[in-house]
Amino acid sequence: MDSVEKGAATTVSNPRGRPSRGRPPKLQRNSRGGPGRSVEKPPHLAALILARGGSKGIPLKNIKHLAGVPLIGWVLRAALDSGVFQSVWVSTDHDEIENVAKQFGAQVHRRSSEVSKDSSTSLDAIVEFLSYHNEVDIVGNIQATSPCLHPTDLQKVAEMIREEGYDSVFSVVRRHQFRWSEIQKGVREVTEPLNLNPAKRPRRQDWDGELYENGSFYFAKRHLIDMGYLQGGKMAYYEMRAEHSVDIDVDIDWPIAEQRVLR
Ligand SMILES: CC(=O)N[C@H]1[C@H]([C@H](O)[C@H](O)CO)O[C@](O)(C(=O)O)C[C@@H]1O
Repeated sequence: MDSVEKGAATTVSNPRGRPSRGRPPKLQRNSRGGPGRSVEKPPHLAALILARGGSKGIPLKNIKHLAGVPLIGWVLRAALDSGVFQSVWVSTDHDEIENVAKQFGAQVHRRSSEVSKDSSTSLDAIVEFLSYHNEVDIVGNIQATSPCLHPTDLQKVAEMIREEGYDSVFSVVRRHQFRWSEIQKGVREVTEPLNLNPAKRPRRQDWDGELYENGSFYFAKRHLIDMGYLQGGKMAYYEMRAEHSVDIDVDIDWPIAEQRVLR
């Protein structure tokens, strides 16, 4: 059940339409050529994995071996195997991560210390990357912490952006979890159900559940990123299977991720 669902939103104007200088991707479909017709270059879609050296929690997490492969290697393989990217990049401030990225066939953007702080956001690092790479029209920010990503997921997302006209697409997972309001420490407060009626608790099969970002990827066109958004414009989500939605955050996630990638 590899379901893909999309939610459309408002369209953002002013796409840039800048010329692209990249190599054509292996799997891209060319625009229709023919006598008297000029063949337009497809927009340049770049995969970008952000992997700074000073990751919190697990030291040098991005190149720690997961089932025998450095963590960034799993998503780099998926990105390269998908064949939909004109370029595949790792943005890093660390020599060892740079070496591993190159061994896996990625290009490396040496990011500045300005966007490599604990307080730096993904958007900061993506904006910096784009400022050095005028040729890139669309960024697919793939997070190394979700190593179960499949090339087919990336192919479907590339199609949504290139052929269905979405400005941004991000990955989600469906969960059936009942949520309750938090009671602050020291505050006498009664909790409230946030997404259920306790008098009529739905069974899983009678409830569609809710969509959560699973942190696997965020694709966005340059004009959106220029405006400070990774999600916006004509926007859609891409639903991933629960078993592929691993998000390594803390140490205890590591063995779970290891089992999942080997399945
Ligand atoms: C694109 C983006 O914002 N990525 C951010 C992710 C996602 O918010 C999370 O993976 C969603 O599940 O969270 C972090 O890893 C985190 O909080 O440590 C920071 C990172 O910059």
